Amino acid sequence: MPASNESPRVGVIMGSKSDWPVMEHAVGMLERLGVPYETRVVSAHRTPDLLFDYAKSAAERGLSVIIAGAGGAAHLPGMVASQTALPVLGVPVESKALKGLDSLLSIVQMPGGIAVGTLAIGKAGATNAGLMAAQIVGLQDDGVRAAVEAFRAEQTRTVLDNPDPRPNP
Ligand SMILES: Nc1c(C(=O)O)ncn1[C@@H]1O[C@H](COP(=O)(O)O)[C@@H](O)[C@H]1O
Repeated sequence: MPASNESPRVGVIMGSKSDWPVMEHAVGMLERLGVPYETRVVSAHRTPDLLFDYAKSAAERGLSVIIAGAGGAAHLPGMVASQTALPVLGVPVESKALKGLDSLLSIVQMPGGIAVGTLAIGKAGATNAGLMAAQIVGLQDDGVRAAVEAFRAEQTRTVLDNPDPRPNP
């Protein structure tokens, strides 16, 4: 469920329900930073008409950013980017056969002229996609920008307060 009743600013889509354990980390970050979002399974391969409708209507529905996660032949982020001028952040989901290298290369190697911002494979990439989407929304939303700054400051404090790397010093 979205973080609030406000209309969604970020669309979090993924090629399959099976991507959720990774993509929930993007959603977790958006919730933490108070960014309204929506989630949906959309597949370039399995639901091409839905993909076109979703991407073409995204801006007029009020979205500012789309996060698209997919694994294997991960065409979803690039195809979404081809149908909207909104920024698209691609998250390579780890695949069983090739451990996400296939997903990464499918997403990152876009032809010049259609941009996808590609994040790291898996959980860290999904987390950072949520963070980067919040940073983009924060360009026009002071509350979200303040939440991003507070998150970053807390992260720095946590590291500085725990300088000893040993598990049980
Ligand atoms: N890469 C894509 C696309 C797409 O790019 O449109 N649609 C589904 N998939 C991916 O197929 C993988 C296996 O999906 P299933 O687990 O449903 O078989 C998922 O990681 C999904 O993102």
